[in-house]
Amino acid sequence: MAPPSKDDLSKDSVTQESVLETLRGLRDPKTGGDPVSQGWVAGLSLADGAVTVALDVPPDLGPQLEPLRREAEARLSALPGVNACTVVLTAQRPAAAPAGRGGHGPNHGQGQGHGGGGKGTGIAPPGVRHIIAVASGKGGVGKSTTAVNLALGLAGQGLRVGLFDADIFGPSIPRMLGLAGERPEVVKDRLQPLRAHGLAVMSIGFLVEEDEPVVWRGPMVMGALEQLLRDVDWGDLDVMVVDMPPGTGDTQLTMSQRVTLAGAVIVSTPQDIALLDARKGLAMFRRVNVPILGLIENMSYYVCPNCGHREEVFAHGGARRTAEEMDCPFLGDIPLDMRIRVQSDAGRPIVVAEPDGPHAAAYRAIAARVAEALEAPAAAADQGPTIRFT
Ligand SMILES: Nc1ncnc2c1ncn2[C@@H]1O[C@H](COP(=O)(O)OP(=O)(O)OP(=O)(O)O)[C@@H](O)[C@H]1O
Repeated sequence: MAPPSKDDLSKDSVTQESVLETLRGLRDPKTGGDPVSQGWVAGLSLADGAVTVALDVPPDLGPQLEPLRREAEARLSALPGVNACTVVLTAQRPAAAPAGRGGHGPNHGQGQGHGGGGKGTGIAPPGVRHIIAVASGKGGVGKSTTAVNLALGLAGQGLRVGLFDADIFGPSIPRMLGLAGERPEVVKDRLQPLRAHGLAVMSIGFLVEEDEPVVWRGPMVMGALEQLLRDVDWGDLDVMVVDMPPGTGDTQLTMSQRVTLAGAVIVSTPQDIALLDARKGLAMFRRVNVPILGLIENMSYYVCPNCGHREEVFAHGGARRTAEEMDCPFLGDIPLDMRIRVQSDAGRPIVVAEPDGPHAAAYRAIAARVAEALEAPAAAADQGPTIRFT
């Protein structure tokens, strides 16, 4: 672990050493050892008084160590200079087999541990009716841009919408919503989501410095994501849109299994290679019985801002064809347009920046299809073949 930085050493700020010292004062009830000497400290981040610690513990000890985790949080929270503290327990657990999805019922009022992803391990903030994942087979296809504008489109329908940035390796939601550098408030030990354009928003980006490379190991990722879902005061939401990390790795799979997803939206560009990855993403969600709400083609075509000429840069229409071949709904296409990027970079997503423009209309139409699918899941959502994942 890196030595404490100069900033760490300033008088009122918490330091790595004071965090480690506090952890050394705790005892594992089984061995009597402390978390530091047992080599459990897998990650430690300090940012503006927000302390995040990941303890990588032996899988069989996980449940017994919950009191130690809570004690660690309590003691660290009491250190001078700490205004928010999250301690996560992670362990290289075997992935839970998904329980059968008896339909796509809303989460409302069911709290944690209800069916769906992994028996007894499903996580759902209690007041959230539907959780949907926005995913892509590969990075850079515009997944986060789509997640933000889709969330805003859903909010435009009068729904209460949350946006959860689960893209822990490259959280871009804070910047896209003009919230970069903001920190969540802690009220009664619970992190309060930030608010932007009517959305409740949470991202790991609010807890670490923007330019700080976050080196997460697999099990840490799940611990952090689970904790952000559990410890954030999401309140009552009709829909939570989750911006997933790109790809089809363990994180996506585990997230699909542990969080009761009402469905997944897959974003792809029209190139063959991206579509191939989109197919893999789609297959992964089907394997864990998450309904596919549909495919979106992003950067579908280019319209010259000067002459209005439409250019099919990447063989437009590939996602629609793929959707047909894979027997899932096609939700719509969004062109490649500089204004989408420029507005997004400026923290004003296009749905908000140009609400009367064609792109906002396209995102709203996609949002309407998604909302419809959520309300009539049996008719609209993809059931997919039932394949057990072992
Ligand atoms: N339709 C579009 N037209 C123009 N630029 C776009 C469009 N969609 C996304 N972009 C831009 O492309 C870049 C990548 O988008 P974004 O961050 O949403 O992708 P991503 O798939 O979430 O990437 P990653 O998962 O790798 O972080 C951003 O600069 C974004 O503004």
